Amino acid sequence: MNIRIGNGYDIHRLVSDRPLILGGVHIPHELGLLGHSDADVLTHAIMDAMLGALSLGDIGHYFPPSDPQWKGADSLVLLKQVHQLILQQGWKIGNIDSVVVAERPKLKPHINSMREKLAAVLQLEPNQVGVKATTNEKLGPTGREEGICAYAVVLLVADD
Ligand SMILES: Nc1ccn([C@@H]2O[C@H](COP(=O)(O)O)[C@@H](O)[C@H]2O)c(=O)n1
Ligand SMILES: C[C@@]1(CO)OP(=O)(O)OP(=O)(O)OC[C@H]1O
Repeated sequence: MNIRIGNGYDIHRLVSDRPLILGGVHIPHELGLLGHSDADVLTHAIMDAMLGALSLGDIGHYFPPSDPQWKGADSLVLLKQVHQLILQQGWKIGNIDSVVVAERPKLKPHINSMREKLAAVLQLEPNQVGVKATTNEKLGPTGREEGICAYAVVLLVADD
């Protein structure tokens, strides 16, 4: 069996008048993430990890922020496309692990919904999709609630 590993990171600014979408789940909060797409940092980090595992570049290469086609894009739709790319190359996902860094809101009540949504798009079992949350102990841009960031690691597997 062949294995490849990739990691991804993304950060978006918190602003008013935007929805907060993480892992495809709309989370009630007075602030949301700013971006050309729906600014779903968690899904973006996971896509970059999937692409990185196969040295296929990053999401900006496939979905340029300058392209009006991706304005307001649902990141789960983009995730499905990145997954197709991985499958076409003969790989499948072994497991994903990720962490969202957010001072607020409390994400714990939403973690399982995120895992289930991501798993459904990626044709995985929820136990193959780890999503964790941490504050940044009020330190730095995430700690000051200027933004939310996410980190992801993806293991890809393929038969010989
Ligand atoms: N936005 C967040 C941040 C954290 N959690 C949960 O709280 C636990 C403690 O967080 P610390 O940053 O103080 O270590 C963490 O392990 C998460 O379970 C959360 O739900 N939402
Ligand atoms: C998916 C894209 C599409 O514009 O989303 P953005 O909201 O621009 O977010 P960013 O993580 O800055 O860059 C990735 C883009 O490709």
